[in-house]
Amino acid sequence: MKTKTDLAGAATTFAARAVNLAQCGLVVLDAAQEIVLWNSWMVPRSGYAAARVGGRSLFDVFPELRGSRVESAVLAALAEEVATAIPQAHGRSPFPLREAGSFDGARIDQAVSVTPFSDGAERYCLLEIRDVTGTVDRERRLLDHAESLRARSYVDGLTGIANRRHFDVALDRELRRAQRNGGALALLLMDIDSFKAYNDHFGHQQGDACLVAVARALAGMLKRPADMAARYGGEEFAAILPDTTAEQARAHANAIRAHVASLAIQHAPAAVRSHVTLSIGVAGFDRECLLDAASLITAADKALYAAKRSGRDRVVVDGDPVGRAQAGAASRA
Ligand SMILES: Nc1nc2c(ncn2[C@@H]2O[C@H](COP(=O)(O)OP(=O)(O)OP(=O)(O)O)[C@@H](O)[C@H]2O)c(=O)[nH]1
Repeated sequence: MKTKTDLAGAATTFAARAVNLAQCGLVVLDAAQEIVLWNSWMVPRSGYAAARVGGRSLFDVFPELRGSRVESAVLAALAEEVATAIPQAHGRSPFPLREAGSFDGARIDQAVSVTPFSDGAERYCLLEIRDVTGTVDRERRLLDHAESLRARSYVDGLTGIANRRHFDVALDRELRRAQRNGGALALLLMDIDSFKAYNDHFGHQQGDACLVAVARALAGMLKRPADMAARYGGEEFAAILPDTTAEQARAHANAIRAHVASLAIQHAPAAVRSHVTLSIGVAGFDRECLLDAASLITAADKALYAAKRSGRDRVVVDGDPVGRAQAGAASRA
């Protein structure tokens, strides 16, 4: 076994000078897990000079390593001559090492490898400890960036509510859930009435502001966590209402229609009303015929078209006779 004197003496050799220039921590343990080499890189990061740790067990110097992956790797190297690489996991770094000169700073992120070797009859293992803080930071930033891109790809850039892609995913998911549980599900398609006239009169920019106001009003009307408001296209919006029958959705759609009307956003002179209004088509999931997303959307779209054709500013539920839709609208007008 090497002694403290050996450690100091080794530093004068050519090889030891190279070891002390290495840009990573190099520690050699003998068969008794005692430290026989501790290079210069380790000193400022651990706060221990080579002379203080030479001849001591690594696990007495760093008791927290007991029971860790490093201890298992050291045992495997010394007992079975097995080499182990311990990459930086997302958890805590094994060695209490900090930036050189910073005693209370954050631990540096570490990748550790443990390699067995022999010198005559003596068995040793070499621990290499690399500072991978830069790589880990870069990886974290990339992950954050990817996450924010992913989140943005589901949000409509103008209104901030869910976009069409998000709507498609959510409708699929909710339909499958309704099919599985035998539950209800309603879809609302909403279109701002005479929006071309609004744009022509007030300009595209104010048109955008109107879309934002309507989107906010719509989102504010959906109270259940599983409800979803989405911008379906240009001036068209959609709402997915899980656990809601078509009749319940009719009442909800009328409340949305009334709420948007109550915003009293001035409309263009050429529009049906003096304020901005919505036409809404409603369809409910039905395991007989409206069992997939495409047929549910088509049914809601047909109902929306019927609402437009019968005068706008109204709600039509799939299957309504148009006369009933008109009567409903007349009673609200
Ligand atoms: N400002 C603005 N306008 C949009 C946007 N997307 C679509 N539009 C406009 O919305 C208008 C839709 O017009 P139409 O499809 O003719 O329908 P409409 O005038 O609303 O008439 P009805 O739907 O029949 O009541 C078009 O003028 C589009 O340019 C947008 O992002 N911003």
